[in-house]
Amino acid sequence: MENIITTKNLYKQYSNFQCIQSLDLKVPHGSVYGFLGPNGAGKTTTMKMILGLVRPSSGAITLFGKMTTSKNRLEMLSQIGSLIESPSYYGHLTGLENLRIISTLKKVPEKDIQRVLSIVRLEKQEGKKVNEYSMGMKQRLGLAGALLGNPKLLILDEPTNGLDPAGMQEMRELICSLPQQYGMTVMVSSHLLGEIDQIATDVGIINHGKLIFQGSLAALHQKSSHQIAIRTMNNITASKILQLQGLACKEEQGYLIIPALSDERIAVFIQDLIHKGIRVVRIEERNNNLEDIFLELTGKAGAL
Ligand SMILES: Nc1ncnc2c1ncn2[C@@H]1O[C@H](COP(=O)(O)OP(=O)(O)OP(=O)(O)O)[C@@H](O)[C@H]1O
Repeated sequence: MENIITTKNLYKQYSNFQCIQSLDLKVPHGSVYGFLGPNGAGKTTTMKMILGLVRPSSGAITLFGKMTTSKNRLEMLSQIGSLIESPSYYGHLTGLENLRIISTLKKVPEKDIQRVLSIVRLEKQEGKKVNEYSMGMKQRLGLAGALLGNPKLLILDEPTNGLDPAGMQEMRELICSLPQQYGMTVMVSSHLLGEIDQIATDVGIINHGKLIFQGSLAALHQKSSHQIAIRTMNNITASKILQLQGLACKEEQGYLIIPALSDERIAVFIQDLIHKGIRVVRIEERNNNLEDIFLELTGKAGAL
């Protein structure tokens, strides 16, 4: 089975608001699939549709190679762990007691509790009341609950929301370890480009309910346009010389930015600058980061 989740022509309409349109997702087996999009793009709604918590207006959802129907949904859900919005827990009970309740609901043997506590590194705090947990510990407890029963697929909605930088890093490391160590596929949503860049193997970018990119993280990076940054002792004259050569060039923080060209053409331009008495002090190659790529894809600044 190549894809763990496939959606075909998925739509969700809320009264007169088209929330999700023509969504064709492909979440590869063993991937960490980063589902990226600005607030309100439709990430939570999509995840809820996959989990059977929201009914699609139309379209099909295939999980583990089987089309979901009302008959097989429960069986499929038993193989999925999820953390949608903030985890729910009983604050006056301990972490262990909370996990006991989930294990009973999921019909998972109690011995699995120690395994998941150790994965999320909460063994030492299992006897503490959840009201006394930090935000990061609560989030890890939520993940532990999702991991009970060793699901094949984990669906996590913005799992680092509200965490401090150390908590975020810990959660990211945990997520990255799951496919390698436990053979899981993880679909994780975020509005943080840098976060997806750090953890995902595959990416789906959604904006206004439509998928605007889907593929490997490497393929996304390949979309990045390279640029050459040149710093000289006289950028004003240098920019005129480059423009006379027909080269589009803009100045940014003391550097002249030109499109990436072949080494040969760059060498010719630099030689020309030097011949005309311009002292060149820096030449650097620059890649657009994911934020630039997102802006290129959506054509919108400040979208995330
Ligand atoms: N039950 C509902 N009824 C009407 N509109 C809804 C409902 N649920 C979500 N929406 C709308 O659908 C759009 C997408 O919401 P959704 O929560 O899926 O986005 P999101 O990408 O998860 O955003 P966020 O990062 O803010 O959680 C929003 O405009 C939201 O207001």
